Amino acid sequence: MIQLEQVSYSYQQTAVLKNLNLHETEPVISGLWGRNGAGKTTLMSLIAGHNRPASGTIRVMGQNPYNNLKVQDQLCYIQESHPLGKSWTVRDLVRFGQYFHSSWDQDLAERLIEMFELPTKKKIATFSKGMNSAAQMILGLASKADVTILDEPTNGLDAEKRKYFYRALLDSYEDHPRLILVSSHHIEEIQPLCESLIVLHDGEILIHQQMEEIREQGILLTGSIQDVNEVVQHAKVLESSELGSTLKVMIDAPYSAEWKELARDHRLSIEKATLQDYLINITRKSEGVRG
Ligand SMILES: Nc1ncnc2c1ncn2[C@@H]1O[C@H](COP(=O)(O)OP(=O)(O)OP(=O)(O)O)[C@@H](O)[C@H]1O
Repeated sequence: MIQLEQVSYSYQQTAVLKNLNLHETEPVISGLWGRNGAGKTTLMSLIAGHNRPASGTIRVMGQNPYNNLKVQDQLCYIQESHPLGKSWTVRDLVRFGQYFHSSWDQDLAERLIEMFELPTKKKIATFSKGMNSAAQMILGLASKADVTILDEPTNGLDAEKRKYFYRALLDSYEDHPRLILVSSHHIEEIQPLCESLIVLHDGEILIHQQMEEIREQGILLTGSIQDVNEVVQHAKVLESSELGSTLKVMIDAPYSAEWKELARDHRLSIEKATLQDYLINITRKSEGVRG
């Protein structure tokens, strides 16, 4: 569905993506996570054909997406601030979607308009941030494009509307499985939706793994300084903090039966680190990058 080989991209002289390889051959909802400035939007815009890589090749549904209208029917890219016409209403947006996407799902578009309580006659330019995101999401989901790219789709949505969006995304995917690449800083919220996770760091793909595997990574161990140090001597410590005679560490290891047993044998308390804390730690600039 998408295939990137040795893709590099720079703004002026600054390299943002470096020899990046990425293959998705089956329908999947894939999360894209990275710190601010990691290159997520740049990567998405390259896949969507809005920019051309400095080197390397990109294929979307077997074709080069750059300036390629033939690919656009099978591709829907919703940017963080999608450039919609200034005088557009939701009805204009729906007409645009119908015109550009042959698999457009009008019933779904109508259901989403109702679900997000969007006024259909008001100009989208006058919408609040959350309403604007909801309008864009209608385009993203109802297009049913084989390759759907959503950049921070929940920006500005309140907690209840974000839940609606996650439900709508899953329903739409189950109804029509396709590649949905969704970037978000709300990793804890999107992780139940995503089958795989891509982590961008320093212009490279640090992780591209099944979500069920990656969400098991990262353990917090707490106990006496001596006991903790003894247990983690061969492990990769991502973070540590001391309070009096107590030491708490995060290690880069799976939350497994073996670690639970080891912790119990050494009188340590053990808990699973949140995925967000784990990702923050492995993407620290100076340390902690996985080999
Ligand atoms: N038009 C541009 N001109 C120059 N540099 C740019 C431009 N767009 C992005 N960059 C730089 O490229 C890098 C990657 O930016 P990008 O927007 O792709 O990151 P991101 O992961 O989407 O970030 P965020 O999470 O903050 O949205 C950043 O260092 C950014 O400053």
